[in-house]
Amino acid sequence: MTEVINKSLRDSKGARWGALAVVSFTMLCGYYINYVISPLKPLLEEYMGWTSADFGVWNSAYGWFNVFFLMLIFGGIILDKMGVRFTGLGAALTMIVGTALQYYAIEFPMEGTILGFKSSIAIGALGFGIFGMGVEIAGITVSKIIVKWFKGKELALAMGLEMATARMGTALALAVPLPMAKALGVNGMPSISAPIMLGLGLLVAGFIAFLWYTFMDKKLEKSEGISDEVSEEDAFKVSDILFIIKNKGFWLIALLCVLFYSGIFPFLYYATDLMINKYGVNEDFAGAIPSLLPFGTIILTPFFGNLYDRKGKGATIMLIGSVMLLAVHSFFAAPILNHYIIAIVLIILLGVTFSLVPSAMWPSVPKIIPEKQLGSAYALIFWVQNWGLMGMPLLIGIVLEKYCKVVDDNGVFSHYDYTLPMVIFAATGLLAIIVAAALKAEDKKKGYGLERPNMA
Ligand SMILES: NCCCC[C@H](NC(=O)[C@@H](N)CCCCN)C(=O)O
Repeated sequence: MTEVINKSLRDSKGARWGALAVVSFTMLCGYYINYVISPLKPLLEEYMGWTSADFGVWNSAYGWFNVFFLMLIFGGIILDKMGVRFTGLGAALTMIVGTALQYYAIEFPMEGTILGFKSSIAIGALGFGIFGMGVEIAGITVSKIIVKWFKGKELALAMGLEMATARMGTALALAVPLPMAKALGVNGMPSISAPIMLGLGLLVAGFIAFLWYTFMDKKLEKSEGISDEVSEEDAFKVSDILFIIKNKGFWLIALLCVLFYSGIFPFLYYATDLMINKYGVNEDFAGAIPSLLPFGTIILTPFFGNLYDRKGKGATIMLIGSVMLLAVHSFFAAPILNHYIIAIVLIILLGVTFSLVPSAMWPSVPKIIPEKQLGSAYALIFWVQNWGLMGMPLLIGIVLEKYCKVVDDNGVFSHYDYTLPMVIFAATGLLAIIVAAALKAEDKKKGYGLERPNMA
């Protein structure tokens, strides 16, 4: 291998933080589309005749291609084989195609059914599934990019900042669509597709940003004397997958990931509806409360990441976050304490939880898996996680539809009782605690260094 004589571009603070900013923006655009229909649930039910189960199907479609067609695993293999530039551009384009389909399904509702689903739901869900494939592959690509620029430096802080930026997209998606759809409506009919059109525009901007990143990436490799993005020695081998799946630490991280994230992301799909149905918040403001969650994480994820970089204690941070997940969802489940102030406090605490675990989990993966297998490792973790991201919204949608409808004295639907769905979310917290404790013990046994700082 060529000896690196010149200073690597990684050593320039401006270059590495600049690269981070560009790829983080692409993720922000993706995360906006991820949640854009969540606050629109009441409008979709009122004006387009959706049921909670339709909403659940649409949101669960996020994981269809990733899980059943193993697209995430292929994505990881492509990433390790073809490199970050090719994979990232492909992923950004896939997000655009999927979102265009979602827009079409909402803007031009269709009659009839496809495979037993209402046609619009089937087409839109297909679009969301294609989008989900793109945003997940973009996620593993960006993780690998961050390791490429920040290994041995401020890795956890950089990952924290990337997640914080992406969460701004989530916050926008929770706060903007409902008022926007109402403001742009005509003759009392809200424009439900307008917030999706906004997302489509954002995704095109995200694609351009990633294109810009590819030039930065080339410059980085040139500065390190690398002419080929993927060297012979680094290219993907099937044995890499076997190496990863034989590692107990890997499985504990993957399990913690699916449990923890199943208690957060799918919850966000229903959070606006929870605010309306349990806390009696006005429809126009209901999205603003859950949007506080990503806002909190914008500051706290980099804060905890920086703490991990400098002081360590990664496994402990994940355990504390899991305990908080159980506590917060248990309070949401309690059929008392229905004042909206309680909801605000709980959402803020959930924001702390949602900063603790991710800030320590993702930078811990390179401590367990070598860099050349990182693309595949992140892809496998995302794959396991996608079972939860797919299954949980569907489960909650079905549970709401079947067991949680409350009717008034005349037998007319009055509201949803969210107790049972929130008990299900609390259960993810309980299981996450068990896995986080096992990970801490495994770290002690194997010496992965999860409790040690990332920076020398
Ligand atoms: N460098 C960290 C990357 C992971 C960030 C993590 N994203 C995921 O877990 C995705 N697989 C799922 C994202 C679903 C919502 N878009 C995160 O905490 O966002």
